[in-house]
Amino acid sequence: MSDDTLLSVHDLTKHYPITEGLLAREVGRVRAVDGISFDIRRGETLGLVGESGCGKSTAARSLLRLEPPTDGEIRFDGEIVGNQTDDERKRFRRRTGIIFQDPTSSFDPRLSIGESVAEPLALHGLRDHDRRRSLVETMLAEVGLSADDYDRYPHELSGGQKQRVALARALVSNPELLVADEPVSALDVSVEAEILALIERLQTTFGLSILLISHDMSVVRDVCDRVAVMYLGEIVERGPTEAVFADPQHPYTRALLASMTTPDPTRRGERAELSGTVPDPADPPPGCRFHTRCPAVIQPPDYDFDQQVWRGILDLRIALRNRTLDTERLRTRLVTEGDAEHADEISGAELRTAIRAAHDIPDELHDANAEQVLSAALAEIVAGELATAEERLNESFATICCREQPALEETEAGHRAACHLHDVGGESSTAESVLSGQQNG
Ligand SMILES: Nc1ncnc2c1ncn2[C@@H]1O[C@H](COP(=O)(O)OP(=O)(O)OP(=O)(O)O)[C@@H](O)[C@H]1O
Repeated sequence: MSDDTLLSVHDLTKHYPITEGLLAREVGRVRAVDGISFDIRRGETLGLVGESGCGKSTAARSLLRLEPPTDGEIRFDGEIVGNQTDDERKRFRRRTGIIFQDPTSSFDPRLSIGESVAEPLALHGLRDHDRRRSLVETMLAEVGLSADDYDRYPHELSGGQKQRVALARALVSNPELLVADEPVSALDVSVEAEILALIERLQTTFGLSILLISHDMSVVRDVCDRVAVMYLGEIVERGPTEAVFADPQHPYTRALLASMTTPDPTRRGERAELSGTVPDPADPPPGCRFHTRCPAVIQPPDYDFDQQVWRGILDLRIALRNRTLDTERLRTRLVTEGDAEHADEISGAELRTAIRAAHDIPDELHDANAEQVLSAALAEIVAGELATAEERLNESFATICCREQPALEETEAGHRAACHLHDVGGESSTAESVLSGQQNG
């Protein structure tokens, strides 16, 4: 931690217990945030980016102690946040501010704009009404509103104006850290740029450090000095924004970047880099959490697959593991599509072909040894021996991605990523060729 570090987050963890029965017995845990670490320096903006459900908002609430973390250490200006006295806690609150995605729900509709913005001042003990009013009016001017707006009510304002008021309220007590949780995602595109520019201006005026949370890589690129990419409760890549955008080292970051290549929102993701959704954080996949969706997942060493075919085989393996391979449904579908009248008339060969097709696996693999393993597993699946098939695929087609959790480590590019591609026999050329294959594919 260097001298200019304002906030230091180490191994922050937030699990929500899943309970059952009258005695609220714990039967599981939602691992919303699972051991993340980062620093924010004075005057810098760190972007926390990832798809919906990756744990970004939970991380923000936990580090501000709006809810208690399960584990980890937070230091603000060198002091541990957590075991503070009431006064210290109050001081920490005054030195930090937060704005949320939906400015409408953050206001009490019965309070005027000015009263809302003045609330933190009253809370922090400023009793002089005139002084409060004068500070609020100055703050309203700072965010591009006017003193006359003091007596207006939230329903009279547009979404963009409300976000300006939210900023005024977050900054009125002169904090050093602002957490902006999806500050523009509920706003029209035309207003988005205005609010982002305002945040940047306020950062300079007030010398703020900012944690900007967004699912949108283009927002992060425009505003942040450094970026931390979050996936399923973990940080998978972290570094200066320019470096991460120029040379992303994690397949997830590459996929997020690929989905923003077109400015037309209706065509985003057309390159289908990122299929599926974020898995359930109550039951995260073993090994690398991204392996269930990763386009660059590492192949087993003794076989030679086309990368997309390997992805399909792994999907089949995962479907067996998750018990989601529904052969009965496939049989029924074949009946509706074909000549057979009953599901039991569907031959094993037809079903095997259908399973391959459902996972984009060709009718025959070009690697004869791999084909032998797959054929045997498919025969077992058709015979209803799913556990045996799963074991066969696991043993023959083993990959480190399903087995071991990668650490967030320095890469050749000079910033950190948590991906086994960077430690395959220490050969960074392997990582480079596979990752660039993903980018070009
Ligand atoms: N109070 C809670 N109890 C149980 N699970 C929760 C709670 N709050 C959040 N979660 C779960 O934790 C995971 C992370 O949620 P979180 O809102 O932090 O993600 P996010 O990346 O900010 O996504 P979004 O942008 O959609 O809010 C989700 O699966 C969510 O359902």
